[in-house]
Amino acid sequence: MQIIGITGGIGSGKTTVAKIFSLLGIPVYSADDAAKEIMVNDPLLVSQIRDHFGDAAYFEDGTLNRKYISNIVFADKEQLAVLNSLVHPATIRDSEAWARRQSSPYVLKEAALMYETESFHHVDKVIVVSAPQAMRIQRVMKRDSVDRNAVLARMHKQLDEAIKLKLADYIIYNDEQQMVIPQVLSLHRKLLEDARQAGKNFSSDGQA
Ligand SMILES: CC(C)(COP(=O)(O)OP(=O)(O)OC[C@H]1O[C@@H](n2cnc3c(N)ncnc32)[C@H](O)[C@@H]1O)[C@@H](O)C(=O)NCCC(=O)NCCS
Ligand SMILES: Nc1ncnc2c1ncn2[C@@H]1O[C@H](COP(=O)(O)OP(=O)(O)OP(=O)(O)O)[C@@H](O)[C@H]1O
Repeated sequence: MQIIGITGGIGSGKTTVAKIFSLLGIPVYSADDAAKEIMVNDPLLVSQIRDHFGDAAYFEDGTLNRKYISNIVFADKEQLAVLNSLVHPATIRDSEAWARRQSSPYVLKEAALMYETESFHHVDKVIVVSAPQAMRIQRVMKRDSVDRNAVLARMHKQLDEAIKLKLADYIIYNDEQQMVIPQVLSLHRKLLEDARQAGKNFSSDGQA
């Protein structure tokens, strides 16, 4: 089975695009959602986060105090590196276990930080969702009811879109000029065909 990564800068629309693949029957793993779940449910990770960021990192009911953590990590790159070094390896392990449980010609792994972390070594190909920066800022301000500076703080912790586009195997333009659904359908057909070919090669020579 092929594991296809899908990434893009904050507000590019990767979750929206991943949902279209999901409607086509493709299993989608969200690294962001999984990270949030593991940060609450994995006892080792919870104690590491408490040890480093203090008990205020969690509310009394055990849920994550995201505002508290995001105020720390998006203002200080060393603190963000610590958080990432705790959360990302656990998320990669979880996604690999998830992929082994799926039976589909290919699956999607959605991650905001595919190229910034080890994630991209664990997928076969990467789709980058692209949108102009000003549009991405407006979308996130509206979606999360936050100000421009809060969006910029996250954006500046991510790789430039231009670099992601150079590294991409496939690009989907979600710039409200080009239609997204036809781009997804055409890529879906190609990925199914690639998976079919990979399956044929596997059965004829016994190697993946
Ligand atoms: C820091 C946290 C608590 C902030 O939560 P908050 O609700 O304010 O933001 P949310 O999670 O919705 O993230 C919004 C967007 O910020 C960006 N972002 C999130 N985490 C990071 C990060 N570690 N580095 C850079 N950008 C990030 C992404 O584009 C993301 O989609 C949360 O993002 C978190 O737990 N991050 C660590 C897990 C992680 O790295 N997730 C990203 C991909 S696996
Ligand atoms: N083509 C589009 N037209 C209008 N709105 C869009 C379009 N694509 C995405 N959006 C909206 O923009 C916002 C950001 O999209 P989405 O959440 O999919 O981005 P994302 O890349 O997953 O962001 P993040 O990195 O913050 O998780 C959402 O509110 C979504 O509904």
